[in-house]
Amino acid sequence: MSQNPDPAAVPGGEPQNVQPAPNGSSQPAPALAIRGLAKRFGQKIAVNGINLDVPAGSFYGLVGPNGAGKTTALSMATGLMRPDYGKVWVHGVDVWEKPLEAKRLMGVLPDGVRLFDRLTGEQLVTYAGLLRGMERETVAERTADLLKALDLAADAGTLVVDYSAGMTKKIALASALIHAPRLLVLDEPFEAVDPVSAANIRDILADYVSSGGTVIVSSHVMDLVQRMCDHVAVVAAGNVLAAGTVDEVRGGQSLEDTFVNLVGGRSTSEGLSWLRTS
Ligand SMILES: Nc1ncnc2c1ncn2[C@@H]1O[C@H](COP(=O)(O)OP(=O)(O)OP(=O)(O)O)[C@@H](O)[C@H]1O
Repeated sequence: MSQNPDPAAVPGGEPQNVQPAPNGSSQPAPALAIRGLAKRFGQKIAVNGINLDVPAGSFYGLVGPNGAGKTTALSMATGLMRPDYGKVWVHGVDVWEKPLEAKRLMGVLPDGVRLFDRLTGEQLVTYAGLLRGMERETVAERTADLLKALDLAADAGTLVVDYSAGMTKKIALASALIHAPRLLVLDEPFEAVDPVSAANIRDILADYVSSGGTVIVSSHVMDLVQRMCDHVAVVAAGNVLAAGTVDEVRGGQSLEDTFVNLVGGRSTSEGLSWLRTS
């Protein structure tokens, strides 16, 4: 899966539309810069040579239909899956050439990755902090703060395997935050999370961005992205269809309408007449 395929064998070949790498100009490096990132699984092109700049200090939404390539792109951008082609920099650090340095700058909430779920919630977050080389005392303080902020203090001693889906999401988020990274990459952070916890998480993320951090969230909830994010990229079939500030991308319409216009694919339920009960 991680091998470079023969370019000639890749439908579409090596990405042609690769933008220049972010240079060492007076502009601050983007929090995340992606150039020509591509991945295929067999004949399926999951990510088709995408370019993207996520400005430092932005709250960036990544939206797209099911199977658009969001998780694959974010996995490659965060060093979890090796790209077939392309480069990624986090605050100017090449993720695949200097993975340790790049990963120090990032907190990642991956989608569907298994946690060490035979640990309690408190042990898991503590483990994440110690793995980052943090002082035990700082880890203990921050773990307590995070468990409280995410409404998990009462379940600190419960094994993660016994957590609900939403609780598991929150404990994984706490593990991503413990080392106070400069860039947070969150794949579907609100999935299965109750509305009060979601509001708490939104507040934590808004505070984090206003203090200079950068957040990238993938989400299917357009309304949430429109309210919460200042930038957005719309991805479909492995391509970036639009990217920029939320106002630029939606151009006076709701983000949902823009999304449907860009992505298309609305289908009628006519073929399901057998489902009607009367
Ligand atoms: N490990 C894999 N092996 C084979 N195909 C894969 C693999 N991972 C992803 N794909 C395929 O790549 C495409 C992109 O998948 P991906 O999970 O990145 O989409 P997504 O935008 O995150 O979707 P969703 O919104 O449903 O989570 C899909 O067609 C998917 O079937």
